[in-house]
Amino acid sequence: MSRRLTWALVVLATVIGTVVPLAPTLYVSWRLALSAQQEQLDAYALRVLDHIDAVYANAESALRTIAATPFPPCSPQQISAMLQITEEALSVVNIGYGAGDVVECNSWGPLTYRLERAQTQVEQPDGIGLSLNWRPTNFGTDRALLILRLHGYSVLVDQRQFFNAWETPNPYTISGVRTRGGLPIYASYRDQDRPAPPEVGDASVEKVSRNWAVTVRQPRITFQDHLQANRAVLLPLSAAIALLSAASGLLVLRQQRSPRGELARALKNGELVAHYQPIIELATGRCIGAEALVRWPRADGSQTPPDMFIPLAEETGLIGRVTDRMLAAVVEDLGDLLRNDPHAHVSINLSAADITTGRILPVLERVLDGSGIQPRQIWLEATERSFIDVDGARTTLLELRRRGHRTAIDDFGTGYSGLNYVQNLPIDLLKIDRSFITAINTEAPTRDVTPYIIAMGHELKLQIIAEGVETENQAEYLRAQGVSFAQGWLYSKALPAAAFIVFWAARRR
Ligand SMILES: Nc1nc2c(ncn2[C@@H]2O[C@H](COP(=O)(O)O[C@H]3[C@@H](O)[C@H](n4cnc5c(=O)[nH]c(N)nc54)O[C@@H]3COP(=O)(O)O)[C@@H](O)[C@H]2O)c(=O)[nH]1
Repeated sequence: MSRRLTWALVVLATVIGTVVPLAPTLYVSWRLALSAQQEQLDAYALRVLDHIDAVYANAESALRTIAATPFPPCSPQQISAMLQITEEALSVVNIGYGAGDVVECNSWGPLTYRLERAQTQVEQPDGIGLSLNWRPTNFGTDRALLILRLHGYSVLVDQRQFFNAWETPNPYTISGVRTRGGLPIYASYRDQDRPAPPEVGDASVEKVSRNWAVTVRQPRITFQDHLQANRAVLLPLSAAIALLSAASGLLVLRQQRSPRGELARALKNGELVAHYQPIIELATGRCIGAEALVRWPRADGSQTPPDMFIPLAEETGLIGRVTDRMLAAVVEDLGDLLRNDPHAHVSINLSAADITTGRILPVLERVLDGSGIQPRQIWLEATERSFIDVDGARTTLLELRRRGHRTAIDDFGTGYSGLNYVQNLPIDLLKIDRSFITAINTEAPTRDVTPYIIAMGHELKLQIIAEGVETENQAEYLRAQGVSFAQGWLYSKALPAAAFIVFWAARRR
């Protein structure tokens, strides 16, 4: 992978790794902020309504008090009581009296000019009549007054009190105060005091009490506002997540580029292929089958030798997947050949884990089931290391034999197996390691071991395969010693499937 591509992947992983966890978190926290805003607005509307009710209750109490006094209307005692109540009741700006259409006196004394009484707009069930937004023509003010009326008495309330913002700075707006019947009141007649109705996108709440309804509003928190408000937390958080994503991206890349990562990827992508080394019957020279040997061709045309990656696969637990891949390759590559010739076979190398755990048994069953290939056509080779756990190995070997597979000890002579050891295992074939074949007819110190190993195989009634046969001389020797089969460069190197099929056709005649 090129450096540029590597870095592009790291950047992509960083962006995705940052955005994916951050975006939903931000969205959820924004939704939470919106519901918190709605709750605060709700609480604020209730406080405003409480305040309005208190202002009104104060005026109502003043009205009922003056209406209940025993003095004759507009008498000096009555006017004095009106003044006293006006001064004591916080909401009340004046109290008047008029039995007919005009006001006869108020808290300041008898009226010397003609003042018409305001029309009652709301008759309440409790007997109190209301006039809203009254603007006295001769008061020289733009204020709007609320008048509460009972038995000729009128209590005047400055409507601004309904809108008093007693908490400053106040982030909310009172966008309407109405009677329960829906008639609006104004803070004053100044334009800027006109209540602003809620706009599209505003958060707003309406609360209703016995006499009044109030609406409060506030521009709804936008996603952008939310980001802006939380940037002190968000920036370091995003940086931390981005760093973490970048680090994990690099880690993943490094793991993928590790030898184990590369092998795992090759297995996943089906890059490992099988080549087939012919196995020859020494007596006739006919090809009786092949050993499947794994090959890992690389993109640059080179091959990674099995000696390099098989030990790695064994150490890292990938060897089972290599075995499975080989088995699948045999069925794909040589399925027709095996179905057409029931005497042909292919040998597969098993790992120690395949044998001792018995893992290979269900795999073989699954792969061969319905394939038309007989179990006796699949030979299984395992090195002496696989038989260290004798009991586990014996159980697996017995089951393989029961199904009809043939089993071989591979690289025989290089391990520690003695005669006793081998004779106690249900094995069919013994495969002599190449080093003992190379020693034939040479001065090598191991040259004397070769006839001993062959004799041992005969003694155990095992068929013998010689591997690494490179010369006619070696073949002649092995034939004379009664060795059944041979494989080696004398006959052929391991071949791709198509080439092996050609070799097979020529060597079966
Ligand atoms: N568990 C698995 N092990 C496997 C698998 N495929 C291979 N292997 C093991 O890897 C080791 C190296 O294998 P390879 O490089 O394929 O070498 C094999 C032959 O090519 C080589 N050979 C065969 N004839 C000759 C010869 O005449 N001269 C010569 N110099 N080399 C020759 O020997 C190897 C065969 O080994 P063996 O299995 O012992 O018969 C090797 O240990 C393989 O076992 C796999 O799929 N699974």
